[in-house]
Amino acid sequence: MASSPNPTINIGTRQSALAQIQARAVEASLKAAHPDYNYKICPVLATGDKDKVTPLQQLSQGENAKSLWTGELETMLENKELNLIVHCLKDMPTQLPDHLTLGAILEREDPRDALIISPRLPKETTLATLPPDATIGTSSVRRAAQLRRLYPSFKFADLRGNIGTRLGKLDAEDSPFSAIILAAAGLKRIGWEDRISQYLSSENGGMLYAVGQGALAIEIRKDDEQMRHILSKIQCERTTRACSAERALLRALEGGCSVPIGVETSWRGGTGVATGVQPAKNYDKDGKAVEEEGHLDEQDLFIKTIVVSVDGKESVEYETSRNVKNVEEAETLGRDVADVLKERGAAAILDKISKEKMWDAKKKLEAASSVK
Ligand SMILES: NCc1[nH]cc(CCC(=O)O)c1CC(=O)O
Repeated sequence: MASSPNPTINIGTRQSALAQIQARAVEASLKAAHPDYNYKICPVLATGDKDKVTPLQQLSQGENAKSLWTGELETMLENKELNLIVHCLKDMPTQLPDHLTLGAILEREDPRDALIISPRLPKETTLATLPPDATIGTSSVRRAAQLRRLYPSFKFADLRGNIGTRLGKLDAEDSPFSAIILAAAGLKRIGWEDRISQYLSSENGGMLYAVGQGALAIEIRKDDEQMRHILSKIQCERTTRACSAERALLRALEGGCSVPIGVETSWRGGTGVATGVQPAKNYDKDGKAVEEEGHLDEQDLFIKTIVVSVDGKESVEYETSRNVKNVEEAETLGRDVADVLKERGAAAILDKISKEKMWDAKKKLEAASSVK
């Protein structure tokens, strides 16, 4: 690639509107950092996007569990048809295929979950003011479990599809949903931030977000030193360390995306909370948020965590902070947090979930063989 005058970097992405917006944002940062290359965005249809009927939890069981959203793209990356893939970090398994790796994690958008209210209810409605028997649309075990814990009377119904589809189902006249939960990051990137009625966080009840939520990640071939070097200019050190801690925690708890674990990470030094991971907590005279400067190595990484049983009846919480100077230290923090959580009861909660999953899989097998 280096020898040709205008080499082209092929950027792989899923086909959804949001995925393509994200790919274009990465292309723009790369263009700014490396104007001498040509860039081409290559949208690819993923298995998970083709099948919109099977409940996610079932789709994500078994052998192909981890390649549902990324399988086709990863094959193309391995075949060198692509130079990199843009992903939502949240969608990436903690174990990647042998020859592939994360080449960069980019600056995090707002990582919080957001409450979107049905147009039949007042826009100012919050979790606390929803009718007690409200039906919430979400296919996320993590979101449902945390909400069941906080609001045991809510009902939950599966809601799949890309952001536009989900909002369409919420807004439909015969919609069963009073509200849905979406990641604020996706809504902001696609320009529908105005639909957000409430941001959910540890500050209003204790809804924590998914590991890696709000951050974009770039997957490359492990041996592609040149791409690693190119990406080093657009990565975000703060986000990389925070998300490395989160992912090490998830890996240690041995979870896929279906484990009800929530996290909240932030950097704190001298005077306040730094951005890049969480919205700034410092404001100037005009009420504008100010980023705290200061050297990253002198700040502490704060991490709040919760593991919840699927029915929301049992939960374990833990928070701590530590000075984290690099990715290795971040991963150690994540693993240490996992140990504490396990000791305090998360192991029992997770055991029960995996036993139930095995039971479900067994029943499905039996049902399938009795049909034949
Ligand atoms: N599971 C789908 C998914 N993967 C990443 C995001 C949001 C954007 C992000 O986290 O960067 C979403 C949608 C959602 O959870 O509302």
